[in-house]
Amino acid sequence: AKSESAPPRPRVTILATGGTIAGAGASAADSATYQAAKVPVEQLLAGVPQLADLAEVRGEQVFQLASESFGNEQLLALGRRVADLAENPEVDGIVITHGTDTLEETAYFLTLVERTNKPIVVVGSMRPGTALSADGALNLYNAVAVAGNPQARGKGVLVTLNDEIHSGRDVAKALNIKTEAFKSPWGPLGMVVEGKSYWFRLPAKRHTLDSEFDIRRIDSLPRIDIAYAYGNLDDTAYRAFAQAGAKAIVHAGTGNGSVAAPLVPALRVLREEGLQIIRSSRADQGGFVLRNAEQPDDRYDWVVAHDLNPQKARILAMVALTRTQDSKELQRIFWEY
Ligand SMILES: NC(=O)CC[C@H](N)C(=O)O
Repeated sequence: AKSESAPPRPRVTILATGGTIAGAGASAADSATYQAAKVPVEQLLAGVPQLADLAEVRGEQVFQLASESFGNEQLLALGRRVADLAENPEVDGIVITHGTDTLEETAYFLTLVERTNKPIVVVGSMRPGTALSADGALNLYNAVAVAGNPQARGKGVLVTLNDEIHSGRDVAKALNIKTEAFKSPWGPLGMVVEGKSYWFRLPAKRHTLDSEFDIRRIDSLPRIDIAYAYGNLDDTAYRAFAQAGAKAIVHAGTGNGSVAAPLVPALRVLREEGLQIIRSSRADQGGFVLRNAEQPDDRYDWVVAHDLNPQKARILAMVALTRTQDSKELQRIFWEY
């Protein structure tokens, strides 16, 4: 018998929500044609026995969904479950398996509302587990490695795919089909290779323990819609969203979040009626919208999303509007998170 016992393994809980990482195709050649959200969490974990070398893992099936079907109820339910686990002294880290389509929205939501410095890692895959060169098993292995690593504490919600560690705030699905689908405009935070993490950057924006938001204080999220800008645009979608009860509209604007001249009067009226107007950019991977550039935001009382893409701007605005209706406060929040 060994005289020394092995060091205790970190305890990592895996919350499974569906996606391609839980997908199954008819044949191994089906890398893009398959059904997402099929494989239960126990089977996912059993498929990667090497997880036991990294951590004491346990799995929980939270949903079984393709992530494009996530609604605000799912965000709130998942957020509350993560908070329960974060408060549990027997949990050292949390991994969330997730479809990749809206993974960036969930990761940003959690980074805003989870008041913990325990590692929270969101992970997905681009190919189902049944495919040749499936990427899910290694992505999951890397996610558990990061979630069990004390160095991952206090860095906000993280995302691991393709051997990279990204900030959940920055990362977005920039490509489909390809396994290098996730990009951060300001670069990844690090790499995870063979279960070892290598860090190069830290997030500069407020998150988790340093956030003023708390999932425990959020009962519901307001309706916020995104209107996509293009040539020949009119105000139909904006008015319809307002009619449907939107509290804010994120304008996914061209370039610097520019607004077509014929649309400006309609957006000014909507603002006067109480909706927040948030200018973002449809330029993915580097949209950067500044106040009073392109449009006089001070005069119109509009808000700019700065570097957040439209879908992340929607998440931040939903969370912010649970605390304030003041456009100046909303703008402050957009600078700080
Ligand atoms: N690669 C994926 O995970 C995409 C599958 C599915 N559309 C989802 O987001 O859940």
